[in-house]
Amino acid sequence: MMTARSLEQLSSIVSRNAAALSRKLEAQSISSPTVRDIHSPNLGDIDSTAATELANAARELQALVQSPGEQLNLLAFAYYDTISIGILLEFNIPELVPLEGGIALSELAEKVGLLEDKLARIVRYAITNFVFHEPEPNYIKHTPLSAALARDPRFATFLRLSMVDLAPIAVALPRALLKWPQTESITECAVNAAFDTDEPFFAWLSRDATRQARFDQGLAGFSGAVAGRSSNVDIAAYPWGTALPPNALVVDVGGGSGHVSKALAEAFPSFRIVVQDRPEVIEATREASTSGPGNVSYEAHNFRDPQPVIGADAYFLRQVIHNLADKEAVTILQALLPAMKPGARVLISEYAVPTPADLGRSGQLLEAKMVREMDLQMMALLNAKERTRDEFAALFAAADARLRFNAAYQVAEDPKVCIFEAIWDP
Ligand SMILES: C[S@@+](CC[C@H](N)C(=O)[O-])C[C@H]1O[C@@H](n2cnc3c(N)ncnc32)[C@H](O)[C@@H]1O
Repeated sequence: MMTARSLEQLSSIVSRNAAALSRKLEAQSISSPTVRDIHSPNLGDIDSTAATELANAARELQALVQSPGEQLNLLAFAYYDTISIGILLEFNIPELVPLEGGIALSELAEKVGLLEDKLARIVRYAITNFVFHEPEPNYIKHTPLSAALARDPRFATFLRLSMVDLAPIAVALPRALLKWPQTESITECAVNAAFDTDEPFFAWLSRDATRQARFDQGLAGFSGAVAGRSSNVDIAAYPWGTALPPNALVVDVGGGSGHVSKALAEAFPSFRIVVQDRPEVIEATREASTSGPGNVSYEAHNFRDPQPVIGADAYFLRQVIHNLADKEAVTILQALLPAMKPGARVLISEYAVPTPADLGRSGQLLEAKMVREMDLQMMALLNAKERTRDEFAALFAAADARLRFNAAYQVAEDPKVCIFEAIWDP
């Protein structure tokens, strides 16, 4: 369990790490940033350990000093944190505010076609979360958070998907649990309760081409530089160049728009990579990608059917297994086995759920929260889950005793992401 720290311990962690960050800023002649400064580097890039420890301690400090009533009231309305940003994105507001200078609320209201009073109230709510600021009455300017929404449209698409398309599903989770308390069925999820549909999430998603496109682009955006988990982490975490031969054949099963495969193909031009996904995703990807590395090809394949690419060096499943309940995950792994040659790898790239022992280490609370958010998302969309390292090992063992769990690979820059490697050892 996480150890609870006293007021004195927490404040000293905050001041110690703040001092360490200040010293590093000074050494690099960077002036100390504020939450309004859109041109300074992230403090996490200056010293990630100090920034992480400080953020975790500050969060615990807030929980310690605020009354339960104050905290629960903030939590009770936290959906407006989500919804306010969703509205900003729905109306392209971050892009309409110039990065340099700013804009009068009246001019912005005219551009977006909303009543100025409503727009001002929505923006002023977002300001309480450091998204925009109002340096003078009725005039708004960017902060680092609002600027990130404007600077990275793919990340903004991911957030828009999450905050507008998927939020109603999250809200229906209590209803779904009351209706189907004991289920693991893929058609008895919050998505089914929210939209009164009998279809599984991915079928429901593809009923609407715009929604499907937003999902595919959003996932690529989630893997971008400022977002949740960078594709670079997948490239850096696994020893692709030494574990696999120079001309390795890699299959990206459920690879979506192929954004990770493209990054892998660029890093290893002698690899051949096949991206597999549902026919509608592959078709949309082929239409959208006019250019891209020549060593990536695309193939429609249902991952429940036997794997058609025989004898690949690695079968890579990124953010695929977390979409599946245990029984289904085992079936999908088993569908790979007839195609595998001895020594071939199954590589599963997912968040690793921290164990209670991990949570005892300081600096884990915010990270655990992110993993747990994704875990509840999987429950709501697909009755699926995020897993611990031991749970992944158990999935490999349940698929086949000859699928030997070999190692788990992580990088310090994003320790919540893990590549779990199993080797086919018949
Ligand atoms: C969460 S996404 C992950 C995409 C990509 N690997 C990534 O990390 O961004 C899961 C992917 O599995 C695909 N998928 C779902 N059901 C599938 C099936 N039966 N056969 C093949 N792919 C499927 C979805 O279309 C989606 O692209």
